[in-house]
Amino acid sequence: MQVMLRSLPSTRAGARPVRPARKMTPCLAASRSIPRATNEQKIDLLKKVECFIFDCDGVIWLGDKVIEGVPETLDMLRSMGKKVFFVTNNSTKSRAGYMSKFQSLGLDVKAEEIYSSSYAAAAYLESINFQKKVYVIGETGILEELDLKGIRHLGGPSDADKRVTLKSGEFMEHDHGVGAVVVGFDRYINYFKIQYATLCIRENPGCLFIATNRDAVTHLTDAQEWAGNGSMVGAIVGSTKREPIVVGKPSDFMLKNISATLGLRPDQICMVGDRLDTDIMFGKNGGLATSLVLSGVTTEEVLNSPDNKVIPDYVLSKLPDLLTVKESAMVAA
Ligand SMILES: O=C(CO)[C@H](O)[C@H](O)COP(=O)(O)O
Repeated sequence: MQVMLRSLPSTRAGARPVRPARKMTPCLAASRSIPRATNEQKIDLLKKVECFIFDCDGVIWLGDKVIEGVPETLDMLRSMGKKVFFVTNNSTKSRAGYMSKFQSLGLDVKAEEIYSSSYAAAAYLESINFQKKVYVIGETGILEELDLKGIRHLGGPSDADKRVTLKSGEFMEHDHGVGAVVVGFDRYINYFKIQYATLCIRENPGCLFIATNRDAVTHLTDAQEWAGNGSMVGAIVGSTKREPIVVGKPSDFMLKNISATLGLRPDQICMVGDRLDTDIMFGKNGGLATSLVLSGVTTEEVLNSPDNKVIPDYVLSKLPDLLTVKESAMVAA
C-alpha cells in the first residue's frame, strides 16, 4: 500500500512526541488498482489545461502547515502562464481571512484567486435577493461575508457561551424575522445554537436551511482528521427532518458562480482535490478534468474500493508530483 504524505509536526526537545496522523478510514477490500499518473500524463495535463482549481485542506495545506513542495509547484504553474484558483469548503474564514492565511504560509496568492464556502453562502443569499435575517451556526468567515453583502445576521460566535439548563418551564424565544439558517463549521457549536436553529427552521414560515458543505471529516490539524461540517449539518437535519441547500462543493451553485468568474471552457480547467465526494465530484459535474491527490482524506484503499464510483482522470500522491516533469513541461508549453 502507498505510504501517505504527511508533514508531521517537528518535535521540540523535551516535548511529548507527536503521534503520526491517524485516518478515520473505513475497512474496505480493494479489488482494483487505479494507477498514479505517468510522466507522459502529467505533461499532457500541463499542456492542455489553462487553469487549475485547487482545493485547500489536504492539497495546499494540512491544518496550518503547507505541504512540502507546494510553493514551488505553484511558482512553476504561474511561470507556465497557468491560472490558479483556490476553492475551499471550510467556512471558518472569509476570503479575506484566507488571504491572510495564504500570506502567513508564505504563499503568494491574489484576493481574486480565492473562493470559500463562507462566500458561497452570502453569494447564494444575494442571488435570491434575500431580505430577512440569517441565524448562523458557524464562525467569523460567514459573518464577514454576510456583512460585505449587507445581510443582517445573528448567532455565530456571540452564542458560543450560551447555555441551556432545561430547568422546569425553560422556554427559548427566537427571532421570527429570521428567514434563513446557515450552518458552517463551528468549533463552538452547542445545544443553544442547535435549538435556536431548529426553532427558526421549524417555526418561521419559509425559513431556508443552508449548509456551506457536508464534508464528513477533514484535516483541521496536520496530526489527525476531525469531524467536519457534515456533523453540524447532520444535527440540524436530525432535529428538523429537512435537507439543506448546499452551496459549497460539489454544488451546482458554486460551480456556476466560479465558472462565471473564470470565463473559461470546462475542458480548459482541472479540479485538483483530495476528496472524492466533494472535489472530484464537483469537477466531474462541471465537465472539468479531475486530479485526485492522496495527501489528504482519501486513501488508496478508498479510491480502489469497488464501492467507489467517483473515478478521477489523474491520481497524484501529492500536488508537487507535477514538479517531476518541470523541465519537459516547460519545453512543451
Ligand atoms: O467541514 C469542513 C471543516 O470546515 C471541511 O471539511 C473542510 O475544511 C474542507 O476544506 P477543503 O474544501 O479545503 O478541503
